[in-house]
Amino acid sequence: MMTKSIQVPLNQKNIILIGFMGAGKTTIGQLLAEKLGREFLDADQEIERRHGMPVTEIFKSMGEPVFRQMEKEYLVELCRTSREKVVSLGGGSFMQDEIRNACLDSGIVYHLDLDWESWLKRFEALIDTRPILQSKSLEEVRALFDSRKLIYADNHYTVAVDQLSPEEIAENMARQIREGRERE
Ligand SMILES: Nc1ncnc2c1ncn2[C@@H]1O[C@H](COP(=O)(O)OP(=O)(O)OP(=O)(O)O)[C@@H](O)[C@H]1O
Ligand SMILES: O=C(O)C1=C[C@@H](O)[C@@H](O)[C@H](O)C1
Ligand SMILES: [Mg+2]
Repeated sequence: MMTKSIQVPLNQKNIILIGFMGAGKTTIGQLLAEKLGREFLDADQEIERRHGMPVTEIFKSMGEPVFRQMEKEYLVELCRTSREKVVSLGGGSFMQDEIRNACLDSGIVYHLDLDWESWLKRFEALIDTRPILQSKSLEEVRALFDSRKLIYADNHYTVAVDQLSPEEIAENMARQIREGRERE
């Protein structure tokens, strides 16, 4: 099915953060929204609020396909109706064509990119709250990391997040966005 292109003026576009689990989308998105004076929305947190349970519980009691459907409904509608927000996606959101197309079409998409070695240092902090990691061997997680990187490559800007703190990354992004606005 052909989806209609969403025409949004550049300065009203949502800033959308994508990237692998633990890249820092939620942490950096929150900081960036504060710096830009924009409202912050996090896909996982909004789904948890709407459905009254943590993502891990949704996976356990209803299964991943139900979660993916919730994710799609929430994000496609958000792209259609919301403006001037900072939006952090879940790590798997961008794998769905409809979500990816809606985000690229209506928003400015930033890929928070980190290498495998840096990501491994965060693994322990993630495992309890990321059901996708719980059922996989490290080799399988690595394969997922590599395959998803190819999909995240479809973005407007890539930001390396290996070497800097969330505060520094958010500050750099905010500066770039403000400078871009001045040139418009
Ligand atoms: N630049 C950074 N340097 C060091 N630690 C970081 C950095 N960014 C995030 N973290 C830490 O990594 C963990 C995961 O961060 P966060 O929850 O923001 O990731 P996420 O991309 O939103 O993940 P998910 O896709 O699962 O929602 C947190 O403990 C956070 O404090
Ligand atoms: O990478 C993923 O597939 C996921 C990442 C998290 O943000 C959550 O959306 C959920 O745990 C699935
Ligand atoms: Mg997150």
